[in-house]
Amino acid sequence: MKNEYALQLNNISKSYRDGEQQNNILNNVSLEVKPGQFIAIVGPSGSGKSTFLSIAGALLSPTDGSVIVGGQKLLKKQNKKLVKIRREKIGFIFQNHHLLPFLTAKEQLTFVMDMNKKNGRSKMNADEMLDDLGLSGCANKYPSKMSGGEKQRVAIARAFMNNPDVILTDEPTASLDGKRGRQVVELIKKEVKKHNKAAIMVTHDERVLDLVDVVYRLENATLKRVVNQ
Ligand SMILES: Nc1ncnc2c1ncn2[C@@H]1O[C@H](COP(=O)(O)OP(=O)(O)OP(=O)(O)O)[C@@H](O)[C@H]1O
Repeated sequence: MKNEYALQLNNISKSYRDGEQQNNILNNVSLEVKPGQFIAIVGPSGSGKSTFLSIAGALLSPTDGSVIVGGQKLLKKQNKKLVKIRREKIGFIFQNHHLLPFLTAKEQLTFVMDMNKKNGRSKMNADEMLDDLGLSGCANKYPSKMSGGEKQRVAIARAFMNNPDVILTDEPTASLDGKRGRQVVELIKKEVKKHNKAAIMVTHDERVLDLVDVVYRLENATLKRVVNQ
């Protein structure tokens, strides 16, 4: 039977050692995200949101628990495999766009595709992606000539280029004003729905929570669904 979830985090615990002390940042946290579902995680500073997202994105291993991305279980200490899964199955959108300064908007997208050329997965079309995000006029521009909102939109396009199973985004609105921040989340939502991707957004920005399907709050090392957002 095909897995109905694009992303499953099962009973995840994470602790960091601080001298003699063991700090439990996540305690038995589980989350399942279906294709086309857009989820937000909120919570106080230092509650473990970025840690949780890093575990979901195969950037960090949990102390306990399992992660399944696009039907594939992430196994500890298989670094090469984790890099491959990260590249093929996960699209990241960071707080600061992380664009390469010496590539144009279009090249940022085709570069990602070229790196993954041989993996046999279908790819998005760079021109269509730029058009969809209102960036046709930026195709040949370098990041230094783009506005903050435009750069963030290129970062969104780039995250979808490889046709990943999961989109992960950490504070995508942090460097933008309210209006541009909202536009960016609206665009993430539009692409998530159009391409049927599972997406998790970590945010402090309460003003964009009406755009997601479900809001979770991470506090005291546990994750709880927020009702009546
Ligand atoms: N590599 C590490 N070693 C030790 N402690 C760490 C490490 N990374 C994070 N922490 C601690 O884990 C806790 C959770 O950090 P995390 O960055 O996940 O929180 P957050 O909810 O994303 O915070 P913020 O909203 O401020 O970005 C913090 O107390 C942090 O100091």
